Amino acid sequence: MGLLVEGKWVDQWYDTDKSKGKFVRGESIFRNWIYPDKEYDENNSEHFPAQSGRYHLYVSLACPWAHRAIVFIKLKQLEDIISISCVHPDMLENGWEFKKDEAFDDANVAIGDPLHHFDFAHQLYTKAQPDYSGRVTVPILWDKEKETIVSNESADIIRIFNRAFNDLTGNQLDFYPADKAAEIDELNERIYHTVNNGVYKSGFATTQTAYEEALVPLFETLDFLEHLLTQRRYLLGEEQTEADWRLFTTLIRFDAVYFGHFKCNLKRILDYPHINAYLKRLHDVPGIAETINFQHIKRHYYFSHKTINPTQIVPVGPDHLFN
Ligand SMILES: N[C@@H](CCC(=O)N[C@@H](CS)C(=O)NCC(=O)O)C(=O)O
Repeated sequence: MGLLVEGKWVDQWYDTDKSKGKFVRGESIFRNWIYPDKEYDENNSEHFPAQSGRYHLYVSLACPWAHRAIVFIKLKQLEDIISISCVHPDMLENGWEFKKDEAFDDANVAIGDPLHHFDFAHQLYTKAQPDYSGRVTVPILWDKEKETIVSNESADIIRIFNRAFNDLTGNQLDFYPADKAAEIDELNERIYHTVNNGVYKSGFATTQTAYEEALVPLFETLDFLEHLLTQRRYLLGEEQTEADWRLFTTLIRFDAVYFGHFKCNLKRILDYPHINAYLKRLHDVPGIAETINFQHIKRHYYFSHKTINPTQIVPVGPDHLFN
């Protein structure tokens, strides 16, 4: 685990000394946007045009943020438009690596960098910006033409996928409809801070207080969602929206990893009947089950975070996971 400092890789764990033991997530810095052809402005250098075959998505199959982008590739039928590859699940002294390893072959997404044959994801960041300083995170949406990173922010990438390529795919499904945008944003905000990032704040806390300050609101939100889902099939009502899929990728990892490894252990998702049924409903959407790789998920967290799990033993259970 490390980061780039002015283009040089430095091996270093998260620094929580200045924040009273709290994990503070950095902001993503590549925040450019892809527009459908008719809206593309070639004079604005931060814009990119929606074109088939032009973009590549680098993911980790372990990572919940990257998983959001993979889900949207499926939901929006972008497989033939955007190519995809993944990193090895182990994230150690070199950060994310493209190391080939048959033991971790996935049926759908190959490990590697087919574009540059780089060994490390940090080489993509320095190719895009030679003096880049900051963490090297996935997902990374790469432009093959300008040889740069369009975006490394999953929240933006899924909104790009939601509409930019509609004319090319014919898929008009809208997971962020204008009339529900305010409600989606409001739910996203709570769920991001207390659940999506809440599990990390709990797991990476280095003081008892910081841990408990993350754990309490996490379970308050899960209790709130359990109640909400007694009346609704999805978070906003009868239709799936972006808010469901942003939550899904955290929920699917919860009992396998966050409950144990991140000490989010007041309850399992299995103990919330309505959330669990909702999770199964999302899991059963065609194409979604094949985006989930519990081997990568469990190995990544338990093997990579040596400060939390020094033996690097990967637990065998639980035995109630969906696939
Ligand atoms: N805000 C980013 C966060 C992405 C992120 O933190 N990804 C993790 C993997 S789960 C990562 O690559 N971490 C590497 C690091 O922090 O050094 C997003 O949503 O895309």
